[in-house]
Amino acid sequence: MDHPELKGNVTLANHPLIEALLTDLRDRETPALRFREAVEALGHLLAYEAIRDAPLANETIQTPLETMDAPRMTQTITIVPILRAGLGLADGMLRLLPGAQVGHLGMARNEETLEPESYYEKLPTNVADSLVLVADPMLATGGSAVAAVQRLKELGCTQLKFVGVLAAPEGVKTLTAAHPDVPVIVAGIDRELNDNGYIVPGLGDAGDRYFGTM
Ligand SMILES: O=P(O)(O)OC[C@H]1O[C@H](OP(=O)(O)OP(=O)(O)O)[C@H](O)[C@@H]1O
Ligand SMILES: O=c1cc[nH]c(=O)[nH]1
Ligand SMILES: [Mg+2]
Repeated sequence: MDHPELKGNVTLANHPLIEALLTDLRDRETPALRFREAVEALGHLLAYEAIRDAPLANETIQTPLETMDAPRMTQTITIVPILRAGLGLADGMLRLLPGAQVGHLGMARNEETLEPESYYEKLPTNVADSLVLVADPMLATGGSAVAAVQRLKELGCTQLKFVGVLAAPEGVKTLTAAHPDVPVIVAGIDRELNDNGYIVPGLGDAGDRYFGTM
C-alpha cells in the first residue's frame, strides 16, 4: 500500500518479524499473554530501528588476543512511555537498551473530545541532555504524542524520536506538522480513524488489551 505520509522524518519499519508480530496484535483471537509478548518484541525491534544513527566513540579495549580500538555507544538514552499502553513497548525497548533511563508521562484521551489529559509526570533530571525515545503503541489523532513531545521540549529536550506500533494517517500528519524535527518510527500505518477516534482496521484499544481491562 502507498503511504503518502511516508516522507521526511517518518520511517515505516518493515521486516517479516515486525509484520507477523503486528498481525498477532491485530487478531482479536490473540490471547492477552501473546498480545503482551508481541508488544514487547516490537519494542525490541523498533528500538533497533530508532537508534540506527546513534553516535559511537572508539575506546581502547583488550581482546583475548590483542589491543584494539572498538566502538561503544556513548549517548544517554531516555525511554519515555506514555501511560498506560506505552509501558509494554518501553519494556521491550529496555531489553535492547538496558543502560537507558526511563521517564513516565501519564496521559489519558478524553473519550468524548479525544483530547489528551495529563495525569502523571516523572522524568530523569538530566532528560534534556539525552536522546529521548517517546514510546506509545498507538498514534491515532496524534494529540497524545504532540502533547508529550511539547512537554519534553518545554523541559529542554532537543533530541527526540517517537516510537510507535500503529498509526493513522491523521496522527502522522498532525505529529509531523507540529514537530517536524522529531523522527517518527512506526511498524504500520492504517487506513483511517473511525468516528470514535479508533485506528481502522487497527488492533483495538492497546492499553485495554495489554492490561486486560476490557
Ligand atoms: O493519538 P491519540 O488520539 O491521542 O490516541 C492515542 C492514545 O490513546 C491511547 O491511550 P489511552 O488514552 O486510551 O490511554 P491508555 O493507554 O491508558 O489506555 C494510546 O495508547 C495513545 O496514548
Ligand atoms: O485505535 C486506537 C486509538 C487510540 N488508542 C488505542 O488504543 N487504539
Ligand atoms: Mg486505552
